[in-house]
Amino acid sequence: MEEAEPETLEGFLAWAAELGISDSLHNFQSQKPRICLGNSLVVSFFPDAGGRGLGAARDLRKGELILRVPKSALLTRDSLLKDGILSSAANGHRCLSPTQIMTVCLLYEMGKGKNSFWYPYLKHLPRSYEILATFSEFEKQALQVDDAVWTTEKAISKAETEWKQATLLMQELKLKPRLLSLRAWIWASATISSRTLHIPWDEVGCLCPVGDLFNYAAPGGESKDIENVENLMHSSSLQDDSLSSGHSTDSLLVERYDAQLQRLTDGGYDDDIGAYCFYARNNYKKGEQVLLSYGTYTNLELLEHYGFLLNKNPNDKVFIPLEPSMYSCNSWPKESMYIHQDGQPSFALLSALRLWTTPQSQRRSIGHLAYSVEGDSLLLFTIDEIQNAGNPMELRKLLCQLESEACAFLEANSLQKEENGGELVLSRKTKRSIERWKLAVEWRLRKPTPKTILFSVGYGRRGSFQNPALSISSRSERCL
Ligand SMILES: C[S@@+](CC[C@H](N)C(=O)[O-])C[C@H]1O[C@@H](n2cnc3c(N)ncnc32)[C@H](O)[C@@H]1O
Repeated sequence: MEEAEPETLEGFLAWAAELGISDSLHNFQSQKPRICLGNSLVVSFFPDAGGRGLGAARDLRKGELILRVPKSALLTRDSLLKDGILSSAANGHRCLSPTQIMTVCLLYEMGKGKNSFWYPYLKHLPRSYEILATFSEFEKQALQVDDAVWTTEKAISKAETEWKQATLLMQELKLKPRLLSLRAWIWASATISSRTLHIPWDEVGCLCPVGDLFNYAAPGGESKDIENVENLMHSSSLQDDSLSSGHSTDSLLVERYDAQLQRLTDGGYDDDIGAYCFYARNNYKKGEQVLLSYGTYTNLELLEHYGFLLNKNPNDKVFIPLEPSMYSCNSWPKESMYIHQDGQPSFALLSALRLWTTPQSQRRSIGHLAYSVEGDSLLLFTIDEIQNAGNPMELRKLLCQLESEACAFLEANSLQKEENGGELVLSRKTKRSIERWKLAVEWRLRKPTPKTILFSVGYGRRGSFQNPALSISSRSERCL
């Protein structure tokens, strides 16, 4: 039988099968399958939720093991540093962080082209990302909110600083000019930021062929999961005779409970199996997209690290600037004062506001954040139309309709020159910029509005009291 080219999806999946990556339930198969998927999962395209992703090849049950990726198939710092030239060069640059070293390793491996062992995997990585570090000045300003603009500035300057620090090492490794560029650096760090999975032995994580094709769904149904486990415990103790006799009952139940809880997490590296294991977090019907929770993120964090956001993100929150005296006169940490996705203030914010603001100063301190939702919706609608514009005339008409923000966009992309006359055709670069501008407008449109705070403060709404400590997200919890 002819071998599929590594450039094709089939070639990639065949290469993955050779490495022992499998979605089959059976550990031992008489023959290695031709491709690694087809039993539980298939690669499909989901235009509204992440593009390329993994769909259910059959009905899947919650908690079922659906994919195994052996340790030897994981791209880690260790595996890449097996290259002697790379490791001895890296040894001379111990001041670089583990993530910087991994970024250099990835670029070095890319430089090997077809000679890289990982070529079939590298070939199928996205060519570009839309994370905050790739935002232009205009796209950054389109976020409008100080906190978001500042986060973007920080992401951009971090990328630049880290790139400069690593340049000497990359020069020593004689990377080709295109791999030495800041653009290549941002591509490699975005690959690491958006695709690495947590492993216990390296803080940078690992790149996981096939396992990194799962798109994201926010965590949120955990309490239900716990409920399910409790139901399972309850029903087991009633039905399973082996559990109802003698002193071992409790420990057996606890073991079962732990195992079931473990499975309800999406996946993780399993030392006993020596593989990264992925489990279905829900029941899925054949054809449905199978999703993974990478961790708890606000929309701004998703944009920063993954380059996308969710229409409905139960973990979204927004930080608003408060009077400095408000921070100093109460003991709440700054990060506990925010607005939830549903528009409700956190407990800390509500308390601080109740204590330290009068109605007048409330309006002064947060009024400027009340953006026109209607205006932004219209802008978003027009950006969509611009993206779908069939011809230059239509495009010109649409652009002319837009107001000051669009003028700034035209200026930032040097499009205003075309205003009188010449063909108006959007370059690939401009199209990407429009995509990011849209993300920025979507972000500010979907963030919780501060109007609810005024309402809550004014009327002392019940039900706003929530435990802020529980909802502060932590980067260290990140899975993907
Ligand atoms: C680990 S990869 C998932 C596979 C990816 N779609 C691919 O084709 O390689 C993570 C990236 O997928 C995209 N993504 C994942 N979940 C998404 C979602 N719910 N909505 C939009 N994009 C998503 C983002 O670009 C993100 O950086």
